[in-house]
Amino acid sequence: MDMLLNPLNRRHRLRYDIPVVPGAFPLVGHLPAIVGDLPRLLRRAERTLGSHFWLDFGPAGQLMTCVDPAAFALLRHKDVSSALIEEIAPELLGGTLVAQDGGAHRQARDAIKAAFLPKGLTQAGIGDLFAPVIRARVQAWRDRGDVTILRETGDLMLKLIFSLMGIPAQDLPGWHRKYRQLLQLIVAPPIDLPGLPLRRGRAARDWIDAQLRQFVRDARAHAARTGLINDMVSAFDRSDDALSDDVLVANIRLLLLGGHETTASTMAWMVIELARQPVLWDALVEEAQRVGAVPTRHADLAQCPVAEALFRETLRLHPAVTLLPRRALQELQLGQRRIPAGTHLCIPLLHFSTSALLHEAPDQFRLARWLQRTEPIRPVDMLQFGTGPHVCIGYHLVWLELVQFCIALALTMHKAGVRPRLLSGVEKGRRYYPTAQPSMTIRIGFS
Ligand code: HEM
Repeated sequence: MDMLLNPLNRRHRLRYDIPVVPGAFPLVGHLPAIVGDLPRLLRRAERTLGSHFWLDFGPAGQLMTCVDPAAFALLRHKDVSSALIEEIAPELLGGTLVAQDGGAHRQARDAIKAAFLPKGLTQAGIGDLFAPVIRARVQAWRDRGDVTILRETGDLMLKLIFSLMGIPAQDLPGWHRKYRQLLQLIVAPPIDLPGLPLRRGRAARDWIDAQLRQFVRDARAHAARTGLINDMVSAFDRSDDALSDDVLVANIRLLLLGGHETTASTMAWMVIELARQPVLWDALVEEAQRVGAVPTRHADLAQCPVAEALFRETLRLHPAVTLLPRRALQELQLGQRRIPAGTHLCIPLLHFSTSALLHEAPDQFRLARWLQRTEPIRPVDMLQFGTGPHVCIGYHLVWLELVQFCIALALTMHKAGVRPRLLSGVEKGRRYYPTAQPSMTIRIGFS
């Protein structure tokens, strides 16, 4: 099937001497092709126009996209700003650290990051908190015999992330509803009328923020609440220039958002790959039987190299965050070109993650790339999490929860004498933007 591009827009144009990809539609630009077929769009643009080209993101405007791996280094460049993220998604990401630069970013990040490092996660007992939740969920899958995988991993991740925040189990259904309404802000048209997504999404955000504000007050009053919020509140209160509760609340909301769909998508892809490649499943079962139980501490993860390789290779082939937007604050050299100050940039993580310049046989799923390597993991090996000052805060948490999940799945299913099997096609219905995910309809059987 051909890509969703506008057949009436075939003219080749230049903007600041850089080609504009033909085929944009009025209002939505290239978004239909970006959402449905990003890898092919990027490859075609590179083949026909070279390494630098403009893509039109509809309401977010045109972003100069560079598929030269040199663009990855922009994420560390002092003259490149993240503020464009707030302009693209003001309702959801406004006032959060992912859209800030320099001192403001550092201050907010420093107050949060310790809780997400292996030591912080171990001290807060996060692995022990997650293991029973994950085990119960995969046991339910075994009993049901087949599942719609992305819906299931989405639900499981929401449960994990809420338990991380210390949200009591009886409050989960209410949170669930509000969280789904909050997500409508991603696609809401800018019309603020009763009953429309913008109004509903804002109301949900206000409800969530009010609850989080109460959590913060409880944590200060040393109420009996577990989870990472306590650690973050005390780190915030210890920071030199005390940060306002509004900043803390916006960033806790960012953690809910950042840790949910990304990990749910990766978890679903893992199950899909295990179902369609029996040798992967066999290798995982062998490892799970050897370790015998779901690991709960970071120190135990070294015992699970197959599960770790599965996590890394799944993310390499199916990165959940495909593109990162930035703005050039000064004129920059990028590959062979000068980029004017003020240019809006798009850094295509997806393209690098599957690039032949960085990986041998990039389209093949190979655990051996990770199992046989002798050198430590470099920034480019985990580029799916970004790099530089904004590199993902959740990296160690994702690693822990995905290894826990793999081992729990293998132990549970193997004990019941069943294995995952793909019950539907994989290629149709994939999405690549704003985050990437497999089709909502893919079913996995356990038999
Ligand atoms: C497979 C799962 C995940 C992927 C692929 C992923 C990917 C990313 C990427 C690419 C960035 C960089 C954004 C940028 O440079 O603009 C990022 C930032 C971030 N991630 Fe993740 N993420 C994942 C899971 C998580 C989890 C579980 C959490 C927390 C619970 C989290 C919290 C954050 C936060 C707070 C930032 C902003 C950091 C900053 O701006 O300093 N992420 N993530």
